[in-house]
Formats: sequence, structure tokens, C-alpha cells
Amino acid sequence: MSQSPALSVKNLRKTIGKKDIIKGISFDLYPGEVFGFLGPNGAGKTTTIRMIVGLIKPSSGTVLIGGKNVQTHFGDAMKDLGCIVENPELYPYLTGWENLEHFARMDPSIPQKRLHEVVELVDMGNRIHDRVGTYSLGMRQRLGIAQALLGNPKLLILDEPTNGLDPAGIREMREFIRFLAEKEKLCVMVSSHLLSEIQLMCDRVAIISKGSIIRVDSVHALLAEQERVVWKAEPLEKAESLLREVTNVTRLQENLITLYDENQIGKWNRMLVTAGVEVKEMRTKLPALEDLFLELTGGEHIE
Ligand SMILES: Nc1ncnc2c1ncn2[C@@H]1O[C@H](COP(=O)(O)OP(=O)(O)OP(=O)(O)O)[C@@H](O)[C@H]1O
Repeated sequence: MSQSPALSVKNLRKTIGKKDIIKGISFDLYPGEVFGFLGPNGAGKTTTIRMIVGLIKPSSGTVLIGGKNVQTHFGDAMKDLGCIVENPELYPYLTGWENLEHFARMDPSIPQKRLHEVVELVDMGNRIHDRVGTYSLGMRQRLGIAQALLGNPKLLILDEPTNGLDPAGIREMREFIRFLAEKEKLCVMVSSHLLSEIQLMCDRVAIISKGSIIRVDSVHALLAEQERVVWKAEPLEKAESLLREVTNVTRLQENLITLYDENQIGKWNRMLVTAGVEVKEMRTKLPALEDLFLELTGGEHIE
């Protein structure tokens, strides 16, 4: 892509105590795209997002927002960012409008007319003067996004934005996020542990597992059916340890291994058989993204 990235994450690492929580991840996001950050619970999504928005310090690596380094030029980098990482901080006894006024006062560069613009964007005109305490969770989320948009950011980051919403609320949120990317040319990064949600809402997706990014691709490409080779290997631990250095091999279920690179299969097969591992080969056709995710979640469908 010829545009410069709205967000660039380079070799980001986080170690807490002796634990490598994020193991050197890299990806770039571009204006006008909805980028999904998909991974099972505990994969490292929130930790990554906290580093991106400057809430915690990376052990190493860099984050650039609109080309500005979050660690060295925090104020400049934050100008291009709007985010909801934990639940949006809203005052229930104030109206939606009063909440926005409160947040706008903290940044004198926000003109009064921007409040009207964001209210229109999130389509809350008829309820904005009601108290937030009377809002549904979906409306609170919208108001949170309105607040995040006050500073006119180019990048919006939402951590699990549909958590807790009912099906209608989820659909609305999805359509709203697409609207922001398509009509407002915002770059939106959304994290989720739900494959179906990412599939419906995103242009590209990064899949994170145990602190590493295992694939970044367009949803379209990830959805294309691909034939995979699956091995049933006995003993599995021995096969896994022999294949540890080989990328694109993933444990699928109890005793299955999937392989992506067809060209190398003969070589690995010989290596395993020579070491005394019994290998049975099967072929399977699964939608690629679903396949990957099934592997990550240990073969369980998460819905
Ligand atoms: N301060 C901390 N100290 C020790 N371990 C931590 C700390 N913060 C996170 N972790 C661990 O790092 C891993 C990644 O956590 P993280 O919250 O980033 O995952 P996640 O993908 O956002 O999952 P979830 O959707 O469940 O929040 C987990 O195993 C978690 O227990």
C-alpha cells in the first residue's frame, strides 16, 4: 500500500517478571480499514493494545501512530488516537451531552461545533440530553465512541467493542464501525475473541496466539478454502518437538498436526519417520480462517 500507515507496530515485546507475554509482534494499519485483532482469551490482545495507547511501557520495540513515536513523542502521537480500552468512563448522573462537554473541556483545541458533529456521527441526537444512567449498554458504547472521536483522531482502537451487547446491538455496532472506516476514512482496530465478528466486520485481521502473531492477512484471503494436510502423529510430543523449529505447523486437536507448506512435507515426513514417529496423513478442506482458529482454540468452536 502506498499510503503511510495510521499505526505501525514494530517488534513489540512485553515481559512481566520472567513471563514473555508479547513476543515481538509487528503489523501496520492503514487509513480507511477495519483491522481485526483476533485471538483466544489470554492471547495478549489487551496487553498489546495497552502498549499501543501508552498505558504500559513495552519491554522493547516501537509503536508509531501517524508516524509519531508513542514512547518519545507521546503528546503528538495521542493527537491522532481515539480509544476505548476499558469500559468508557462516563458519568451516569450527567446527560450524554454534559459528558461530552466535560471531556471536551479537557482539550481546549476541541471547538463546540465538534460536539454536534460527533453526536450526529453516532446518531444519538434524540437521546443525547437524557441521563447516561438511563442508556442501554449499546448507547453507552456509542457515547464512548463519540467521546473518543472528539479530538478528530485518524485511528480508533476498540477493545472488544461488542462485549455484552445483544444481537441487535452487535449488528448496529458492526455497521457503525464500518461506516466510520468507509465514510469517515478512519482506521479502526478492533480486538475480539470471536471469529464470526471479525469475519463480518473487518478488512484485514491479525491472529495472535500466546503472544505471537501467527498470521496477518485480508479476511477475504483467510476465508478462501485451502486444502490442508493433517498428520496424525504418534507419539505426538516427539513429533512436536522435532517440528518445533518449523513454522506453519500447528497442533490441531489432541493428536493431530496441520501443515501449511506442501513443498516441505516430504522432508518433514522423512525426518519424523527416521526418528521413530508413526505418521498417518490425511487431507482436509476447511475454510482457512476457521481452520486456524480451531487450532488456536484447541478444536473448540467459540461462538
Ligand atoms: N500484569 C501482569 N502480570 C502477569 N501476567 C500478566 C499481566 N498482564 C497480563 N498477563 C498475562 O498475559 C497474558 C495475556 O493477557 P491479555 O489480557 O493481554 O490477553 P487477552 O488476549 O486480552 O485476553 P482477554 O480477552 O482474556 O483479556 C495472559 O496470560 C495474562 O494472564
